[in-house]
Amino acid sequence: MPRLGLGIYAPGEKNEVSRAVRWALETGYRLIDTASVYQNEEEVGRGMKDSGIQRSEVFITSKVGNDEQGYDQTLRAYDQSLKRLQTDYLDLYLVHWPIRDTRKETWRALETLYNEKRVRAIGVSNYYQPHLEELFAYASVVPAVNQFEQSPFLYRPELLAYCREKHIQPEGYSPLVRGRKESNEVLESIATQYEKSTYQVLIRWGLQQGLVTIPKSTNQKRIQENFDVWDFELSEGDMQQLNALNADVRVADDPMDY
Ligand SMILES: NC(=O)C1=CN([C@@H]2O[C@H](COP(=O)(O)OP(=O)(O)OC[C@H]3O[C@@H](n4cnc5c(N)ncnc54)[C@H](OP(=O)(O)O)[C@@H]3O)[C@@H](O)[C@H]2O)C=CC1
Ligand SMILES: O=C1CO[C@H](CO)[C@@H](O)[C@@H]1O
Repeated sequence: MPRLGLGIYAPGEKNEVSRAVRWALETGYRLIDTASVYQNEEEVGRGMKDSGIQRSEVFITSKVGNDEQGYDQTLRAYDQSLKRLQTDYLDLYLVHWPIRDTRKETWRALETLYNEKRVRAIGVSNYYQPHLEELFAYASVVPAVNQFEQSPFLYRPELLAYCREKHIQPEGYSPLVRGRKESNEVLESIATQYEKSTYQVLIRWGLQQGLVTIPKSTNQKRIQENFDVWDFELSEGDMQQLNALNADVRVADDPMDY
């Protein structure tokens, strides 16, 4: 699985997403993160076609929406996502949120898709330890990935360690805190030191935490900037300074409310 991808939750104007996906693929991104609830799978599919890059070169993730959960509903939702994306398989299909009444049957449907080799990998999103422990009591397939919100401002070392122990790849969403922390002093001083932007430092922090990281942008320059993070490495001391910024700042819901 690529370590850095394009997140594409972008409730914007027409063609914004297809253009961004094409720019990202031209820049070198090979992972696109979408979801049925983002209502942009058709544009993602179109952006991929427009790029001319072969389907087999790209890692596509989508997610079962909360309203699509349940065994039969999930199987149907998967087919609908494939159709919108103009593809016959996904690289990764995730349970978007752990909805209490339906998460077990939803997981069973993902296992069916996986066992029938209709999807390359299955995983979860917004699962904290209690959700994962519950899942382990009934799952026959270990989730390949757990996607949850991660940034220095919402640092979850115990969950990262738990995922590693269970051989689940952690994937961090909203790595840029949606731009809400760009003028943090510590972040700015580290960025100046490496002659990088605060956004590039946040992406690098995620990569160095061992996360798959999926910053969102629909702007060509920023898509390129967010991918230009392979020529520097944050020191151990700088990583620790960033870890210390943790203040439970979230942009999405708290999974413990589910
Ligand atoms: N599983 C889940 O429940 C969730 C999954 N996600 C996934 O994670 C992805 C990323 O998270 P998201 O919440 O979108 O937010 P991000 O933390 O990635 O921030 C995106 C925002 O930052 C701006 N931005 C991006 N790059 C730069 C830059 N270099 N300089 C300045 N501003 C920049 C973007 O604007 P612009 O586009 O104009 O550049 C946008 O407003 C989502 O798109 C989605 O795929 C997100 C939330 C929940
Ligand atoms: O994927 C998502 C995009 O962001 C939303 C919040 O703004 C989340 O609720 C959702 O899970």
